[in-house]
Amino acid sequence: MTTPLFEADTLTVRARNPSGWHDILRDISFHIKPGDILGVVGESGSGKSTLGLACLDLLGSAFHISGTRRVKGHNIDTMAEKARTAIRGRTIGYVPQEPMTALNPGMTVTQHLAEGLRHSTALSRQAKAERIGELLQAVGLDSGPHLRQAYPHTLSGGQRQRILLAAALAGKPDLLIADEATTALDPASRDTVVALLKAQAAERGMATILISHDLELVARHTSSLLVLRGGSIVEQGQTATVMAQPASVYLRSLLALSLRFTPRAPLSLFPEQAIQGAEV
Ligand SMILES: Nc1ncnc2c1ncn2[C@@H]1O[C@H](COP(=O)(O)OP(=O)(O)OP(=O)(O)O)[C@@H](O)[C@H]1O
Repeated sequence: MTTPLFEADTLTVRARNPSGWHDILRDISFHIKPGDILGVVGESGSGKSTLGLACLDLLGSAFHISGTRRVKGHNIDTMAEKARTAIRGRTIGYVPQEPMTALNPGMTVTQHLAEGLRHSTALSRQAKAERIGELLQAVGLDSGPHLRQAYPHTLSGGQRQRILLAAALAGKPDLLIADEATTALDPASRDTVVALLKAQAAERGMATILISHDLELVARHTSSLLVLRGGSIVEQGQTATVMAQPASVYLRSLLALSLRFTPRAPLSLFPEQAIQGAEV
C-alpha cells in the first residue's frame, strides 16, 4: 500500500480563550495519498483553516495539539527541528486564505516567485527567470515585465491569489494546501487554477487539500471529501458517494444553501433526494 503523504490520527487542537481551553478541532482522522484531491468544507468557523495550519505544523504555542500527524510516514512531533521546518514549502506548499497579508508589500512579483524557487539551487539565473514566466502563465497571468515588477498593492485580489499559488507551486510540493485559493477569481480563472492542480496531480502525483466554501467546485473536482462542523468531522469519504447521499442534515443544509446562492450549479450535481429534508 502507498504510504500516505499526510495522515492525521485523532488530531485534536485546543486554544485558550478568556474562559479557558476549548476544542477547535476534535478527533480528526484522515489521510491523503499522491494524486488525491481532498476537499474540506464546512461553515465559517468550523475549523477548516486551523486544520490546514495544523497539517503544516504552523500553529504556534498558543495552541495545544494532541493526536498524531504523519508526513510520508514520519511523526511530525518526533522529527528533528530541521526536518520539521523543511516540510513547509518543500513537502507541503501552502496558499493562505488572505493573499494581501501573506504577500510582502516590499517585494515584487518576481521576488515572491524567486523565494518559492530558493531550493532550486541547480537552476541558473536565466533558467529561474524562464521558470517564473512559466509559473505565471500556468496560473493564467501575464508573464511580461510589467507584472513581474509589480508590487502587491498594485494587483487585484485575484492576481494576488494566483501569485501566491504560483509561489507555492514553484517549490514543487508533494502536497498543496489551498485555503480558499479561488474565492477572488472569475469563473475562467478558477477553471485555469483547478485544471492546473489536476495537471500537477496527473503529471507528478501532487496531492491537494482544497479548503473551500464553494460546494460546486469541491463536488466537481475533488476525489474525497471531509465535512467539518464545530471542529468535528460530520461526514467523510469519496466525494461522489458523499455528495450523492449526504448522511447528515448539516451537509444537506449546506447543499441546499449552495443551490440557493449559486444558481450556476446544475441541479444534477446535487440530486434532489440528497437535499430533501434539509433544515434551512
Ligand atoms: N488563535 C486562536 N485562538 C482562539 N480561537 C481561535 C484561534 N484561531 C481560530 N480560533 C477559533 O477556531 C475556530 C475555527 O476557526 P477557523 O479559522 O479554523 O475556521 P474556518 O472554518 O476556516 O472559518 P472561515 O471559513 O471563516 O475561514 C473559530 O471559532 C475561531 O474563532
